[in-house]
Amino acid sequence: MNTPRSIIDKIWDQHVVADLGDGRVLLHIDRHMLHEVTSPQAYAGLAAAGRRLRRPDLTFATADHIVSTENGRTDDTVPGGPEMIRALRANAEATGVALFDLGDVRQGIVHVIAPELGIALPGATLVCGDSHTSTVGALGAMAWGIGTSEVEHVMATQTAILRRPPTMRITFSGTRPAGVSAKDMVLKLIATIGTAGATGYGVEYAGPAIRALSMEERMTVCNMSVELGARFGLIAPDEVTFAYLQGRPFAPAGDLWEPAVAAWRALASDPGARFDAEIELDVSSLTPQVSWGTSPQDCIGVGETVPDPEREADPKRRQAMRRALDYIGLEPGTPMRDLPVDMVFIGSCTNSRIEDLRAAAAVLKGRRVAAGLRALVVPGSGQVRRQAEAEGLDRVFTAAGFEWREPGCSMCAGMNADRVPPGKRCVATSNRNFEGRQGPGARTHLASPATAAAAAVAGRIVDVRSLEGGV
Ligand SMILES: CC(C)[C@H](C(=O)O)[C@@H](O)C(=O)O
Ligand code: SF4
Repeated sequence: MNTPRSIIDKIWDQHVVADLGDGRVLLHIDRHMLHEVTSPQAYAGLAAAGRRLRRPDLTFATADHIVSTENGRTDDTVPGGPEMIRALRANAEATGVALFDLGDVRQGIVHVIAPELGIALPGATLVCGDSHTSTVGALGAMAWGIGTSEVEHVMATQTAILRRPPTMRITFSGTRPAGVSAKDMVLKLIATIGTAGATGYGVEYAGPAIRALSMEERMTVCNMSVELGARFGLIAPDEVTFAYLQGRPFAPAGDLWEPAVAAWRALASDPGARFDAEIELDVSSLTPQVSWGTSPQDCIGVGETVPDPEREADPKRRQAMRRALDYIGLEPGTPMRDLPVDMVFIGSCTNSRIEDLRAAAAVLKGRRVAAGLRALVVPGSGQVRRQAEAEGLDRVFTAAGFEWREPGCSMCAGMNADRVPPGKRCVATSNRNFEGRQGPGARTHLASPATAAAAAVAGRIVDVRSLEGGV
């Protein structure tokens, strides 16, 4: 009898091109995504070495990070922005790479469009010069972020050099309570095991609470794998995955569909498959989460109070907590609930898909954003935007006082004109709350779309489940 294998073992074994003999292997890369920030240098390196892009048919590009999200936008954004956008355009054109450019409904955040277009597939290896590439692991792909020199390597060879990562299975057990989202699940996980909790591991998310998630919700979980230090995080494909993929532009079609599904079904970890580490988290009593500090692990239930560094035993952690509280402008013991906020940002590769927008709109329907608060909603792609408009969600947002914007990374990383001013407090649905992440001096509180929408209405952090009139 064959040794039981995990989904990670299976995908790995199917992609090894050569054993480099020093613990590293050459892996075939099935899909390569490019964006405007990390591709220009790689293209320049490729040209300088006199090499050509080996597989334009497996390479796809979009502009997302520095693009303006203004309605009626042009290439003009921040200084340096237009040059990067034009470089991407020229490079894609010269190498025959499909580009989803500004003005194309398929443009959007790279990790949102890869699944949406059916570019990311179960069992595939997918890389991008971007840390949140792990997002598309939700489809059962092995997907990870690479550096610019690796981007050049993949361009030239369609392979990547990798050491086989140890594997970890993270099992979410129990049933998620109503009003608690996938974002709350992953924030709780990071708060529990820490940002180094899965360092270097290839992670499989499993268990009934994962199986119960929609495709979009699975992407939210896998997106934050990198905030656990993981190399990648994936979820075995199932009927939810297949239903999501069927009919997508780049997904297998016609006679290829059934054999593809049969191959994808076989990817699931065999019973008894061995993982190097196992973690279990019960979600039965999970509450909406919100971050209080400057690391994604600094998360607590919305009904809890800011922790006290002086009660922390580890001196390094104590110091980090003190610094975080100083930056974020909070005192130990302060309840998170009722903390006044200046801005709300709904968007990013973590939470800008159609279901995220639906969840936020459900809270906002018939309500208004608090006076003086600025609120942005930025769909992850042109297709998400179009779908939301077809459902009338844009009107719910604008009637509530939200700005309805064009797709891009927007206020997630302060790399374009959308920024949180110094000292201002923002509830954001993104994935990082580092110092200066949303702009110099910006104070970020990570949360789910529903929690962010509730904060916009209340002008303060609230438990969305306690909003007057219900959701
Ligand atoms: C610009 C890019 C390299 C960066 C990343 O890799 O993560 C960005 O997407 C981010 O989220 O900080
Ligand atoms: S939305 Fe944010 S986290 Fe995602 S790719 Fe863009 S900048 Fe990075």
